[in-house]
Amino acid sequence: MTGLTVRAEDLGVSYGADPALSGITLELEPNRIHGLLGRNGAGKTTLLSALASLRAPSAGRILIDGADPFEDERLMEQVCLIRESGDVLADEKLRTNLDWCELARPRFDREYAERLIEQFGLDLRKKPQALSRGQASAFGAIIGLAARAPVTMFDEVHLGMDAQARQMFYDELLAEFAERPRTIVLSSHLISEIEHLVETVTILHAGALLLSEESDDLHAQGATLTGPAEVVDRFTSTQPVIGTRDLGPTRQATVFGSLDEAMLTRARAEGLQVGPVPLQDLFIHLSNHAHDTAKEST
Ligand SMILES: Nc1ncnc2c1ncn2[C@@H]1O[C@H](COP(=O)(O)OP(=O)(O)OP(=O)(O)O)[C@@H](O)[C@H]1O
Repeated sequence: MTGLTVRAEDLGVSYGADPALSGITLELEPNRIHGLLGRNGAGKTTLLSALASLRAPSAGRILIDGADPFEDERLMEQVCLIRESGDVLADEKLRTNLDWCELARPRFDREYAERLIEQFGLDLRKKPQALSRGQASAFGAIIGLAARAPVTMFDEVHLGMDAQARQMFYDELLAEFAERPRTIVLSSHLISEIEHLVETVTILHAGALLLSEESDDLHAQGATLTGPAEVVDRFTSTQPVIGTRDLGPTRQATVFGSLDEAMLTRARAEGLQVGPVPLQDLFIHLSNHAHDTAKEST
């Protein structure tokens, strides 16, 4: 199985007269795990719904594997979007939901779904409406994994799941992806948890595309420096620091912008540890910057 390329060209989506997305042009390459980030209301769910053909564009177009899914029904079944609300039959038992998935989703692996249901401690005899919030999310995640759609998108699928359940989901996602690569999009506010999973990062801000880049390129846009607080402060006094964390007398500062090799060598010589930039710090910095820029221009 292989994933499909997902492309948006100058995409706009409106709710009535209110635009929720505009001018979105981006390409998500096949067989990769893509992260989709954005503040509340940035347009993530709207974008994913449009990519899954659940909401029609008001401008521009979407191409899945080079074709417009709104004109090619065959493509719709290649795309699976799992939303927080869960696209399940709420008043039918999980077992019946699996029957329905087998009919509706051409690559659905029931055996695999049942194994995951056991692993997550769910009861096949229960109905989704009788599950706790975290259990319902886990059931949605299981459907998304077992659907094995060439384009699989998870929108905040972790909501309500406890730490162990989230870890199980991440581990299973990686194992599945390694065995059956496909195009995966993960939208989440738990940035530090998905950081190591995603190969590209797309950030939406106020309905527009802020960036869509390789994770490695983003990480290269800065560094963390860790050591005694006074040494870190002295070293970073002339640098753009976008985040700090303290643990007792130890401070970690995240510096944005290019720290050249000579600076990094000097930092190490002063006893500082040099590490990669946390995606969360970059996200907060870039979103705040976009917010300030938009405010200045009004
Ligand atoms: N059904 C709807 N009717 C009208 N406006 C909507 C509807 N759904 C979303 N919107 C608006 O569209 C914009 C984008 O919402 P969307 O749900 O896509 O954001 P999001 O990035 O997924 O947010 P969150 O992280 O809070 O889930 C928001 O301004 C929101 O108010």
